[in-house]
Amino acid sequence: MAAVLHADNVILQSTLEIKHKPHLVTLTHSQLITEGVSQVSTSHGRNYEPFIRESSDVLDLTEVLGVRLENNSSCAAEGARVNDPSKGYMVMEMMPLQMNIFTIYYLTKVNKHRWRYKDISIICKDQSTSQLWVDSIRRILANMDQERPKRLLVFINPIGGKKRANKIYSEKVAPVFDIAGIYTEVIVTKRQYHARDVLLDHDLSKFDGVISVGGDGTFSEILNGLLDRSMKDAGIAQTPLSDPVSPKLPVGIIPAGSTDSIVYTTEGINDPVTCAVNIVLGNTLGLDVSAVHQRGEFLKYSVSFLGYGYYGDLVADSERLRWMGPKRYNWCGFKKFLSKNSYEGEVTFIASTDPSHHPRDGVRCVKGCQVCKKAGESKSKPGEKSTMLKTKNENWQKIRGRFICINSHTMSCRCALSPEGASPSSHIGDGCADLILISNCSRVNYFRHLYRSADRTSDQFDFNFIQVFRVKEFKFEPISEEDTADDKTMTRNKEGRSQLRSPTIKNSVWNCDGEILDHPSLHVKVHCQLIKLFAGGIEDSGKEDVIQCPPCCSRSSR
Ligand SMILES: Nc1ncnc2c1ncn2[C@@H]1O[C@H](COP(=O)(O)OP(=O)(O)OP(=O)(O)O)[C@@H](O)[C@H]1O
Repeated sequence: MAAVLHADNVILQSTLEIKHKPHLVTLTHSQLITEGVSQVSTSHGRNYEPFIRESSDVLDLTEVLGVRLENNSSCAAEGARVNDPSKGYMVMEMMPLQMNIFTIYYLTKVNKHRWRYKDISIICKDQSTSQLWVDSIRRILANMDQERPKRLLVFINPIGGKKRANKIYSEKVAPVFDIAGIYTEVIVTKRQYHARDVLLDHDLSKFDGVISVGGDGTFSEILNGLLDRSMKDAGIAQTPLSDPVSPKLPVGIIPAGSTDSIVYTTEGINDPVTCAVNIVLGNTLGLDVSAVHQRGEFLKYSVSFLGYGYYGDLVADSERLRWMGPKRYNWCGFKKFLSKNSYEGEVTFIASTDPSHHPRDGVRCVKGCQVCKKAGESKSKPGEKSTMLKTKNENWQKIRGRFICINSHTMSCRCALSPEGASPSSHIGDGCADLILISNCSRVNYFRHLYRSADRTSDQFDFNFIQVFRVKEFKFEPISEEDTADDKTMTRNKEGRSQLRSPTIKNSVWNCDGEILDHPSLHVKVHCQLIKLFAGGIEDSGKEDVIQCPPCCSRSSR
């Protein structure tokens, strides 16, 4: 092994074999450099000195997933097969293994959003050399600026989406965690709220993150469990006046659901390997969370979407057709489009304090988003005055009407059917939600709006029956007394959560991240970057056209 004395940052340098050729391999704190060298015959026999350097490759260690010392048994066959030309036939003979191999797994991007990994095997002259290389690389990976998780608690929902979560985890994700040397405790859920119940009492101190293998509903359950746990640990009751406590552990998602909207929105693709890679690298994003209350009582946290009217009716209908799999959403969406119900109500809200951004400004939330960065920096620190005190003096705006739907997007909610998202300019960490009010209109007009949601180039909100607002907090009250008076009929299931309930002619239900909330009155408050999500963010898709904001938007006049 040759020690290089001239370069201070060189940790290790050896002449090793890669693809049957000698290479000078150098390890620094940030890179692995391999240079092809030629063998030279000297008076002392064959030697690698002086080097005649050939091509060189540089591997950034931030792109290394892991390194593994290969099992000696995998080399045994090569070590035992000896070709003896003098005998004219092959002799098999047990030889002491001279070679030792270690493999480096590194990342490669196959397209804009999708990560894959490749490997390179390196042969050392003895075991102690290969062990030294593996230990040195592992030590650097463990001390990277961006901390990588070492122990993960994994929940698998076996019934979500196409019921392939177990297979997806074992075939695509577990090998990635294995390469990275991550310890995992895997729990396959047996029922709804199983994951939440585990999170409320489990010893979480030994983990660096919690992973959800399932769809948006499973993630939402885990998120609620973690937030309930952090409130419990802090001894704080969940009321509209209390600020939730951020969980210590980041959460990751491996997509195995029907919609996988949160993954599409934070990764740009619903690819399990890409998600696993971002978990291993410890890439995180701050995610806004909406706290949902009904009449002063805390209900749950929402991270992506709340919808009343069309989307409430749709999810209520689709729950009964779960056997259809993901197709149930298309079928129920079509049915609800034909029935085109509309509901009367009053929406009050506090608009965002940042006048430079609004739901139709065309600014997309991509990797390194400046809007989210600014919001994260100005987020109130623990111990500062509750933001609720501030909002008391803030301006509540009111809109009454008959609506086909009222949607609140804490993130853009991308999915396969809507590649730019249901609210394309919504941000994942700006402390606001985009409130979309769609007034009663003709079926043709509503179809035009829905059709544009699937089109990347057009503005789905550019209609005179749609109003959009960026809000920090909002409330909804139905005008009909039909549901508001019947508090006694408001049932809870045995887990203390809302019970499935159908929409009525006068009032709809809320769709909260794909689950039904049973009462139309609602109070929603957005909490800026309350949780950390393992995700890489969406690569910038280039310059987007800025769409002019119409007069309906509160931000337009500023
Ligand atoms: N073992 C289980 N049996 C029944 N329900 C479960 C089980 N494990 C989790 N759940 C619940 O199943 C619900 C749906 O799961 P999930 O969201 O993963 O799938 P999906 O609805 O098909 O996908 P998406 O939400 O992306 O559309 C969640 O609310 C979750 O709490």
